[in-house]
Amino acid sequence: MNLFSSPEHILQGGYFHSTLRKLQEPNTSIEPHNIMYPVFLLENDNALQPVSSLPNVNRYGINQLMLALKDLVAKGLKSILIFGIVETLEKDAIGSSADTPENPVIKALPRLREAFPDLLLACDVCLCPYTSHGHCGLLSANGAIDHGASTKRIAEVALAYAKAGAHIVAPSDMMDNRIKAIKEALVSHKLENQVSVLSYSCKFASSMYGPFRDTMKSSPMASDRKCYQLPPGSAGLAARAAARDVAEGADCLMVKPGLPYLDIVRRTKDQFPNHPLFIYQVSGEYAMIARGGDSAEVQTTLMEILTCMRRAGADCIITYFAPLILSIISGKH
Ligand SMILES: NCc1[nH]cc(CCC(=O)O)c1CC(=O)O
Ligand SMILES: [Zn+2]
Ligand SMILES: [Zn+2]
Repeated sequence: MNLFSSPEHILQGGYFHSTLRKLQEPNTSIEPHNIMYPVFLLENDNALQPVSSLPNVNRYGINQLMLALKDLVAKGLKSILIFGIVETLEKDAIGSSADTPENPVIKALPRLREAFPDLLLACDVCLCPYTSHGHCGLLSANGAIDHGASTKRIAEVALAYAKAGAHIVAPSDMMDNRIKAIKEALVSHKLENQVSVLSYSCKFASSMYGPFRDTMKSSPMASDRKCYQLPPGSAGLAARAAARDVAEGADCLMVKPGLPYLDIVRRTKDQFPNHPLFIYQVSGEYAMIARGGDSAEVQTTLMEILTCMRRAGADCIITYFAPLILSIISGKH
């Protein structure tokens, strides 16, 4: 008996044809609704600044962003994640400029809602772009993070974005119990059925955020974020953080960064199969892949990575590659 010709051991017969192969890859397709595009919004309406550490990524004033989005929405873009950057508004200890009427995100939301009625608008909610000390929360007198005060402040900022027209508020600060505080703020203003909460539930203290912090000018002035972002080796804390955020009412969960954390994606999806799961392909990951330009090899590598993220359990991928992905997949549908 020759093992190599034994019928029950023939595997390749099931996928010799490309259509057969598709059937072997369930729930891994990359369609426009599986992609969310992060955008950097400046105060100056007409500004357009390339980000040197992130090829093909720009920081936009709202007028320039509207032009860029017009093109992308025509190509199928379904959702964006907005990050505000202040240059003339002052940074202070409590991040006051996060929710003043002059904040670029607050000013832009009504215009975006009107110009792109079908585009899903998510806002990153954090204090680090707006605090003088650069931390994601508020500091107490001894310099430690004050979670209670931070959570209260984060909920105020989330509510301001919700009132201005955000469909999704996405707190990335990692302060304890912020999801509950945000949900309560939405309920008390009767916005709970018009605004969804996407928690950066499993966010790790990664060294792959460097280009983003340069872009946002949001690095901490002293110390680091290891006391509130998760230790990269800890699957246990990630599971507890996701469970806590689900209990507090999070509508969607997130794992961040992406590629090195696919085990966390799979565990989180298995733990909460009924919550949409986002994965953030962060700036450092983008920079590593994008170095090859947009050659055919970069494109196939990128699509492979996205497929693997979907296989691991991600429903939506937040990625600076969104424009390239849309042009790759629009040729295929
Ligand atoms: N508020 C924190 C925040 N919001 C988005 C990113 C990273 C995104 C990226 O690297 O692309 C970070 C990480 C950090 O600075 O600690
Ligand atoms: Zn932050
Ligand atoms: Zn953030």
